Amino acid sequence: MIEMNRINHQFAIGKKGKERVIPVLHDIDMQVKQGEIVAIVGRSGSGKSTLLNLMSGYIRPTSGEIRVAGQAVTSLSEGEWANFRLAHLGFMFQSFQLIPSMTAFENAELPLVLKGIGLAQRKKKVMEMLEQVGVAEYAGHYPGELSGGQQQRVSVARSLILNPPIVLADEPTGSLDSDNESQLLSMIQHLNQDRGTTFVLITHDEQVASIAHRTITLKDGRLLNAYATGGTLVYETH
Ligand SMILES: Nc1ncnc2c1ncn2[C@@H]1O[C@H](COP(=O)(O)OP(=O)(O)OP(=O)(O)O)[C@@H](O)[C@H]1O
Repeated sequence: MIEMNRINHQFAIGKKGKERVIPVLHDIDMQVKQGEIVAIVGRSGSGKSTLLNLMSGYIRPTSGEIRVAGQAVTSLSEGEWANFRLAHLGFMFQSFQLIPSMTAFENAELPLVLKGIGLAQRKKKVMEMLEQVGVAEYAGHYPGELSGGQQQRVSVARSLILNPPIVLADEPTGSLDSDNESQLLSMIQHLNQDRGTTFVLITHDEQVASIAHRTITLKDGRLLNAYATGGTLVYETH
């Protein structure tokens, strides 16, 4: 479903002519299969968000190839990437990333608008989705009028409204209390079992990692793969 081949990534910082190169990812070879829940763990600064941003096309690798759902995405133009994202990817973030000037309904509706879906169908889909995540009664509320857990549910509704086959999540439970965290994790497990949705989750949280079929560890920008095998971890370095 997601394939990364010999990915290297470096950032250039500083003024033009005086740039300094920061190498962040080195020789990443990895695959995520359809229907897997994969957790990416590693210390702060090890390159987890960079890896996820590469999968989502928000940044391009310095070298190497990325395939998502069979498509060599590294060669897509910005416009093609945007369409590809709408068709294949959903996103969850720690900070929810809701638009403050839009109601819960409008935030959840956004991907449908971008996809050009008509008003009647949008209304039906959004209300079904808000119902499913338990915030239908807050459809007319702005993010500032919602609790953290409610905002997260609206954000999840927006992530899932186009029924994406792959969801990329960066610390999705980072701002949630333990009740809301458990509910989100069980929703992820249900989606995975019922619809076969593939999840890649960056996390520092053991409870989140515990729902993953496989955990990938990044250390200083390199993969240190840890496969769960009946409770024992077997490490495989690249
Ligand atoms: N846009 C950028 N420009 C320059 N350096 C960057 C940029 N984004 C990330 N970095 C650097 O790349 C390294 C990896 O960052 P990244 O955010 O991928 O780590 P992370 O493992 O997700 O960390 P955390 O757990 O703290 O979120 C860090 O040293 C960071 O400073």
